[in-house]
Formats: sequence, structure tokens, C-alpha cells
Amino acid sequence: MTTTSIPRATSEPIIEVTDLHKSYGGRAVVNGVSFSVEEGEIFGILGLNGAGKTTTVECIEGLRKPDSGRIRVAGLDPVTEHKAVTNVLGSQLQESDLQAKLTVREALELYSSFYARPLDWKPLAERLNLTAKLTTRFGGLSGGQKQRLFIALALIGAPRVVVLDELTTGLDPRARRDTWELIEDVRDSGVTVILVTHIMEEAQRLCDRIALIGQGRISALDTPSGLVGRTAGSTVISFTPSAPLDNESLSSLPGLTDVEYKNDRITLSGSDETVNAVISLLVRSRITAHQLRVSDATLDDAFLDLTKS
Ligand SMILES: Nc1ncnc2c1ncn2[C@@H]1O[C@H](COP(=O)(O)OP(=O)(O)OP(=O)(O)O)[C@@H](O)[C@H]1O
Repeated sequence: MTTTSIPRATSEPIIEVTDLHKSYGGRAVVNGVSFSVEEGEIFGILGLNGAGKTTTVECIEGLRKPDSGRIRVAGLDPVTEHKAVTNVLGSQLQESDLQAKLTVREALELYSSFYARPLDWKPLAERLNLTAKLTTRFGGLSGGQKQRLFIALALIGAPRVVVLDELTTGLDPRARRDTWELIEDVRDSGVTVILVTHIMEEAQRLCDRIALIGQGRISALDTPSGLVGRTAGSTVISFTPSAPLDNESLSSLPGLTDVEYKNDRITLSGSDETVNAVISLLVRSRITAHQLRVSDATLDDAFLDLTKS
């Protein structure tokens, strides 16, 4: 098999997407998306269902042809230099891409044969807990086992970039955590990861930066903590007061963005300043706060806040 040799160690971003547009039947689903990804990053793409995430990554993979815009993967055009891009970029397959009769071992051997310098699939299968399933046919695997096989096949060609679309959907909590560790190891070995996910805990733990896509455009691009910091109420304080609190004093607390009352419990969203002020208010009013809890907003809160229509 002939392969195109790819120049390594470039100071250019490994992925560059500039003003990407894609429509289906005249409806724009990607509408001017631009971003770049540095080598060795885990770059997350988040957004509501139908926001245009998969269309964007499929354009990067060269599986869809953009209507306009420019994409480069390690300096290559994914459409006109597709073969060369497949030597640099590994992606998670869709279920329909594998024959039901193929065993796990056959799939791993077959996909290894596609690459000039594949990884040794045995440790990879071990790492993904697939060793006991090597003789099982694809059609006989559970959803989570199929998902783990797809991850192995995405990594088998020792790619410089791996695109993982809904990486851990369908995995049990143990398999999910193991997969996260594997992805961190993959990143530590220098591979760039593009991660499309709806699991905020996954994005918060793994991603160096996140692009939030809304209606075909990037609505925010930041680190996970940067996105959380943009959330209106980045600190949440909840308590049950020992006596009723004056509504007016509560609603005039500095930095307050939201107040919720549920039964006797009060939940305030705001900033550190709000926390200090409510504590002073409680002391002044000689009211005790039972079950006082203070927590930072999460990426989940940020996502809900930033995608609110
Ligand atoms: N081949 C296609 N033909 C027509 N419309 C399509 C096609 N592929 C996707 N779409 C539409 O384009 C829009 C964006 O789809 P896309 O799959 O990119 O969204 P997504 O952000 O990945 O969504 P999800 O989170 O649900 O996977 C959706 O409204 C979808 O129905």
C-alpha cells in the first residue's frame, strides 16, 4: 500500500476551518463557522441537537463537501486530498459501516491492514476491554461494546488527529471513565482530539477548549472554565432559613442573577459577592441557614445559559 508522507512538526494549527458554509436543500445548517485547533489539543464541539456539529466535523473529515469556506487538516484539503487526510485523521465509524458477521479480531486486523504503520491492536483491544470479545461477531456485541470497538478502530491507524463524535454515548459509567483515561493518554501522546459530545462532564474533564455551536454559527469559544465564568450566576447558594426572609432584602443582594423558592428552601444564583452579602444579611437578621450549600456553576449550567433562546 502506498502512503503519502505528511510533514510533522509544523507551527501552523493542525486544523483550520475558515468561514465554512453548508446547506441542505437550501437550508443553511453551517453558516460561517471558523476556528483553528492546535496540535495536541482536545477541542470540544458542543451544541443543541441539529446545531450543525456533525456536519462541521464531517466536512473536516472530507465526508461532506462544503458549499464554501476553507478547511485544512495538517495543511491538506479534506476533499481534494482525501486519501492523504485519511492517513492523518482517524474517525469513529457509524454502526452501518461494519458488517454484522465480522468478528472483533477480524475488524481490528482488517483496519490495521489499511495503514502503513498501524498501532499494535492487541494492547488497544485490552485497554478498551475487548480482549474477551475477539471472536464475537459485530452483530452480537452490545451497544457499549460496539462503541468501544469504534474507538479502537479510530485509533488503530496511529492518527495525528482523531475525531470522536458522541464518544461515550451508550457506555456504562465504568467504561466511560476508562475511555476518558484512554483519551487523556492519547492526547498525552501528542494526538489532537476533536470531540463532539452532549455529556458536559466529559467536555469539562477532557477539553482544553470548546466551541459552542448554535444555529450553524459559533456562539462561544473558550476554555471550559472560561465558558463557566460567562454564566450569569456562576455561584449558587441554597439554604433553608430558620425564619422567613424579607423578599426585598434578598432581591437587592449584589451580583444576584436569580432567586428560586421551593417549599422552605431558597436558592440564589450570583457571584462570590452575593454569597458574602447573604451571609451578612442572615447574621443581621439573626436567622440561621439550615443545610447551607455553596457550589460553583458547572459546564452544564453554562451550556443551558448560553444556549437559552
Ligand atoms: N444529509 C442531510 N440532508 C438533509 N438535512 C440534513 C442532512 N444531514 C443533516 N441534516 C440536517 O442538518 C441539521 C444539522 O445536522 P447535524 O447532524 O450537523 O447536527 P448536530 O449538531 O450534529 O445534531 P445532533 O446533536 O442531533 O447530532 C439538522 O437539522 C439535520 O436534520
